Amino acid sequence: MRVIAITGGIASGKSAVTNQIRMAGYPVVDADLVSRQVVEPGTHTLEEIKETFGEDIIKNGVLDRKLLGQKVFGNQALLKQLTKITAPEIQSAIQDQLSFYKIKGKSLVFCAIPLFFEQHYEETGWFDQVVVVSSNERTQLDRLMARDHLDEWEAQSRIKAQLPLKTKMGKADVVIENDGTPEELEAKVAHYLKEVKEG
Ligand SMILES: CC(C)(COP(=O)(O)OP(=O)(O)OC[C@H]1O[C@@H](n2cnc3c(N)ncnc32)[C@H](O)[C@@H]1O)[C@@H](O)C(=O)NCCC(=O)NCCS
Ligand SMILES: Nc1ncnc2c1ncn2[C@@H]1O[C@H](COP(=O)(O)OP(=O)(O)OP(=O)(O)O)[C@@H](O)[C@H]1O
Repeated sequence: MRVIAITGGIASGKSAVTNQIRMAGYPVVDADLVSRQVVEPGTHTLEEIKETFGEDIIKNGVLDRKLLGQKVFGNQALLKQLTKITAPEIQSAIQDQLSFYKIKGKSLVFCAIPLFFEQHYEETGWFDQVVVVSSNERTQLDRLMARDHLDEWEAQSRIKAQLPLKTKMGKADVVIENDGTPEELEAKVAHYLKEVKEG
């Protein structure tokens, strides 16, 4: 089974790319989705977050993601504490999903992991290729502010919580630039998928 990682900066367009890949019929493991599942009510991860960040972080038994985001983005030490709790759970759930697809006999699986390089997934040996979805800094900032209703400072603090996109691009096997229209992105992804299918 070939496994291809899709990563990039926050709001660089990974979801746009993985939605199209899913529509083309390929399985996609999604680390952002997994990161929500590992903190569902009743999990020990949620308990650990409560112990670390206080009772207020849970509203009606559910993690207040907006509040936690406001606390950790812009505060390196708190972000590190959160990641220490969540990252091992996320990694192990991703491994389980990849094993599931392998048992099912899938020949090609994609895996969207925003923090691929930050969490050193390249060292796992699970991936045959790493694709980085990129956009220029201004576009990334504008799209992030618009999508998540953030002011410029909040958006910058989220961007700065990750490795610079340029560094990620330097480590990629394939870069898909997403500075143009959605239609242009769609055409690039279709072209990329054709190559992957043939190769
Ligand atoms: C802080 C939280 C609660 C904010 O939730 P929210 O719903 O607002 O954002 P969401 O989870 O959709 O993430 C949006 C984007 O933020 C970026 N991001 C998320 N976590 C982190 C992190 N620890 N460090 C840097 N960037 C991050 C990613 O690019 C991600 O795609 C949430 O992001 C979280 O629990 N993060 C820790 C888990 C994690 O490491 N997730 C990344 C999976 S690789
Ligand atoms: N080519 C494009 N033209 C215009 N808007 C776009 C384009 N690509 C993505 N967007 C928009 O930019 C925002 C960010 O895109 P998307 O959600 O795909 O990024 P992401 O990399 O998955 O983000 P995250 O890291 O937060 O999960 C979304 O609102 C999306 O609709």
